[in-house]
Amino acid sequence: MIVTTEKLTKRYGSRAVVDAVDLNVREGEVYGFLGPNGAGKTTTLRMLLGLIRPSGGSATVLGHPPGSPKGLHQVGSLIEGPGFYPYLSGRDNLRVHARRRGARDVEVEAVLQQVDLTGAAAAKFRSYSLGMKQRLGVAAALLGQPKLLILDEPTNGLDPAGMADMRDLVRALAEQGQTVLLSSHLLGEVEEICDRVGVITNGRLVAESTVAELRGDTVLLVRADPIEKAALVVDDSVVVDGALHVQAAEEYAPVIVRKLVEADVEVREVRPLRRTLEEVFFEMTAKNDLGAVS
Ligand SMILES: Nc1ncnc2c1ncn2[C@@H]1O[C@H](COP(=O)(O)OP(=O)(O)OP(=O)(O)O)[C@@H](O)[C@H]1O
Repeated sequence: MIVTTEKLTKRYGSRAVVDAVDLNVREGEVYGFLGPNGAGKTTTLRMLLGLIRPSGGSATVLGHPPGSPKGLHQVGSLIEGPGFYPYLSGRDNLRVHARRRGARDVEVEAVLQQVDLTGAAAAKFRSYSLGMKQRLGVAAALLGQPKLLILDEPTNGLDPAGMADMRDLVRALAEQGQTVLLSSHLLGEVEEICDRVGVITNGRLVAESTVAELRGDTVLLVRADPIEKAALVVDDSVVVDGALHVQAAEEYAPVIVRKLVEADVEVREVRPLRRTLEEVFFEMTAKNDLGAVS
């Protein structure tokens, strides 16, 4: 595990803005930390970086407590503005960061290439588009070859083209074996690039799983007659709203259909119970809000 937290909590006054969060980021994955604005994402990431102190619980980052020098130099982060000089070029800004991190100038050229800014490296930072500024921020985070990249809302405020560039960049980094923990409130934006996601709402982690699991790709919906008999014939199934929900991946659909037909059950429909992440997220957020009211 690259990051683990156990009951990680941050209270401001009597309010827990991060409430007993257990999350796990595995080596080499892109982990999407998802939740609406104000859910507690930034606060959690700041705790992982040692920028603020937890009120309770614990965390380890690369096997070390957050903020310990041993762990910190293996972590690159983009969280709130990275602090670039407007009148320096992208390249010179990175050189300033490289000196601070003890990285060499050749590395500056390497990270510029990684984020596809070599062509614009000589231009002043203030002339960059927001997308380019964000990518320069990622480049700065990549200096020193960190094992873990923590990116807080890297697509925030970007236009569709900028978002697509950022997605491509994260995907490319992942292909090179980089572990990435990124936060977002735009689920549709990150579902394609994340291996696993953690969903936080009102400070609580309400789910942690693969995107496929969260969407229900591993559940088949079967409409059949008589449904009670179908439920007896098919293992790992429950009847929900007059249809059968079966814990099985799409590949098992033919097997299930054969079983049902052999048992004289009429099959009307078999399909994966796939929901968009937006739907899943909406349900979870609604449930959590109800929980908070009662
Ligand atoms: N220093 C602070 N004092 C009091 N409350 C705070 C402080 N910092 C954050 N909060 C509150 O904690 C909650 C969670 O904030 P946080 O920034 O972690 O959310 P977030 O999920 O990152 O959302 P966003 O995307 O809007 O930044 C918010 O309601 C915020 O107002």
